[in-house]
Order: sequence, then C-alpha cells, then structure tokens
Amino acid sequence: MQRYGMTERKKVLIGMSGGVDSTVSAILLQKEGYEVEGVYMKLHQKEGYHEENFAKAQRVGAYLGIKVHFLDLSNEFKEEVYDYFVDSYKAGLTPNPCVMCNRTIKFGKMVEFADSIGAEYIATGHYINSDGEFIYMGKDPNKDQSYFLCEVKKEVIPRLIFPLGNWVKDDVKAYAADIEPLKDFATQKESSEICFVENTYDEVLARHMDIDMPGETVDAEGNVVGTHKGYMHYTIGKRRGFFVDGAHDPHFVLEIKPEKNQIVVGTKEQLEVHEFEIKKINLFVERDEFDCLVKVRYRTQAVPCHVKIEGDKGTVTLKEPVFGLAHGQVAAFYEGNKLIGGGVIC
Ligand SMILES: Nc1ncnc2c1ncn2[C@@H]1O[C@H](COP(=O)(O)OP(=O)(O)OP(=O)(O)O)[C@@H](O)[C@H]1O
Repeated sequence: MQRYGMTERKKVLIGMSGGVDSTVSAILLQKEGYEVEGVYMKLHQKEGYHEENFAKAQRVGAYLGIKVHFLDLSNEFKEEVYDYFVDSYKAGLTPNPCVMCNRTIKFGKMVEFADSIGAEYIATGHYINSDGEFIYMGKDPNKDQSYFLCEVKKEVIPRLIFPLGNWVKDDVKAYAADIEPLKDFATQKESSEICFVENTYDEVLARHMDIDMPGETVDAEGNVVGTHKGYMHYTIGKRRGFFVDGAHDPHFVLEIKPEKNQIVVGTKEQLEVHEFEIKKINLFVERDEFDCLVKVRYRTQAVPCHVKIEGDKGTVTLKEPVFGLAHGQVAAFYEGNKLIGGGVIC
C-alpha cells in the first residue's frame, strides 16, 4: 500500500462515508505514515442520511485527529448519476449508477478536490487492488468491486490507493470491533448496493413517473401471450412478475420495448448470447483487438472472449455463451485479476 518515498510524507484524501470500510481504511493509511485528510460527499437527497453519516465520519476524524471536509456534490451527482439512472430505465435499459459515479464523482470530482487541498493520493474503502498502473480484483471474492471501476479514467489510476485490497470483510469488522470508541462501526447495518436506493429501484422511479402501466407480454415472434405491470419493472433475464397464459415452463424477459410498453419473453435457451456490441469504451491498455475475460454484470463469472474495437464501438465475441445480457449494463474486461477496461453493452 505504501507508495511514497522514505523521506517524504505524502498527503492522501480518503472518501469517508461513515461506514466501516472507509473508517478502517483511514486508520490503515495513517498507520502507514500518510498525512490523511477525509472528505464526506453529499451525493443525493435521502432524508436525514447525510447528517447521520457525516457525523460518523467526523467521529472517526476526531479519533484520528484528522480533518474531514464536507463536499456538497448533489447537483453533479444528480446530473451524472441519478438522472442517468432514471432516464435509462425510461429507455428500457439497465443502468449501472455506481460505475458512472466512480468515473465522474468519486474518481472525478473527488480527484479535483484532492488537487485543491494539495493531496497527491486519493483513497477509498473499495475492495480492490492497485499497483499504481492497473486495478486488480480485491482478495475477498464476495466483495471485489473492481467491476465498478472499469470506466474510470486511466490517468487517475497512479493516484489511487485501496487499503482494503487484501482484506476480507470479516477481518475489517473485527479490526473495528477492537477499537473501543469505534466498535459500533463493526456492527452497523451495511449500506445498500446503490446508495440512493433504500429498498427497490422502482420506488425511486415511481417518484418521477407512473411506472404502473399494464402492457402486453409477447413472445419472440410478437404474439401476445400475457400481461405485465409496466415495462420499467423489468430487466432482461427477470423471470417473475409477469403473466404468460397457460405457461408450464419458466419464462424470462428477453427484451424490453419501451415505445410499445411491451416485454418479450421466452425460454432460458432464448436468453443465450454469443456476441454483443459495446460503446463508451474505456481501456487501460493500448489495443484494438484482443482476447480477455469479460464480466457482463457485477455478480457473475468472467468468461473468455475476443474483443474487436472499431472507432467508438466494439464487438465482443464470447467463447462461452452468457444468459440474459442487459443493455445499458457494463462489460468489464480482465486479464486474470487485472482489470483492463470496459464498455457499455448496447
Ligand atoms: N458519501 C461518501 N463520501 C465520501 N466517500 C464515500 C461516500 N460514499 C462512498 N464513499 C467511498 O467509496 C467507498 C466505496 O463505497 P461503497 O458505498 O461502495 O462501499 P461500502 O462498502 O458501503 O463502504 P463503507 O463501509 O466505507 O461505507 C467507501 O469505502 C468510501 O471510501
């Protein structure tokens, strides 16, 4: 984790969310000899959320004797992440808000803030590794978050430090539990996967539009076979929450047609995908045609593939098929544990 030379003491800005991961990360950085400052970012408008979490981050700051800044990025977050999330569902796509947040906010605006306070390094409590040149999967396979960084700008990587890259979550909690003034951090409820979603994503969408609009469920040939609750309730691969008249076998969502408020359903075999296109390509290596592994969603196995990039589009040919590829999600490319980039599935 140590990047600075023996004679200098390098300044690091750590994103402190009030959670156990960033808390332990801040402690580890200080132990390593870094000059640490923290920042709590206000990202969304969830009632009461920021008061509580900023207070926690400040408690950690007081314990460590470090400054914790408060940065209101709610306008930027709304534009770059929240609106994109809502607009994607409206367009029948499955967004990846954490990927966009990492690119534009955590490793975008937070880096600009680090510059403004003279911090060379930027740290977070993500379960990821980095050698200053590349990003690697974290050691804890259940927590590895490297997938969410595949759209981060290449030039920021040398400045990133992830103190928890070689930790497993249980050890992080045990570490916090041993520190008397901070031991409640070890047992607090874990944050939800998407920070502004309290329960389900459709609760968020329902604040902006009418998502309950019954429509037709059709098969791959376009025959009407049943009904559904409104296209925004579904993602590709979903197998519940719609009706297929007289169906015995399980049916899955194959496609979403927002303009007709239709969902296309079919069998598991019909979900099989061998090739797909990507856009918004972000690579950490200089190549336009290569073999690698690809993860087409967060919690899935990486599969071998061939990538060919032409202009701002790319074609990914899979050597093993995947089932249920959702448009709008990110495909992250790996060589072993090394993240070499990504793109948005279109
Ligand atoms: N509001 C925030 N302000 C500052 N940094 C943040 C904020 N939210 C997240 N981060 C940073 O991003 C990291 C990853 O966030 P994420 O929400 O994915 O993880 P987490 O496992 O809930 O982490 P934590 O236990 O630290 O809350 C955090 O560890 C923290 O360093």
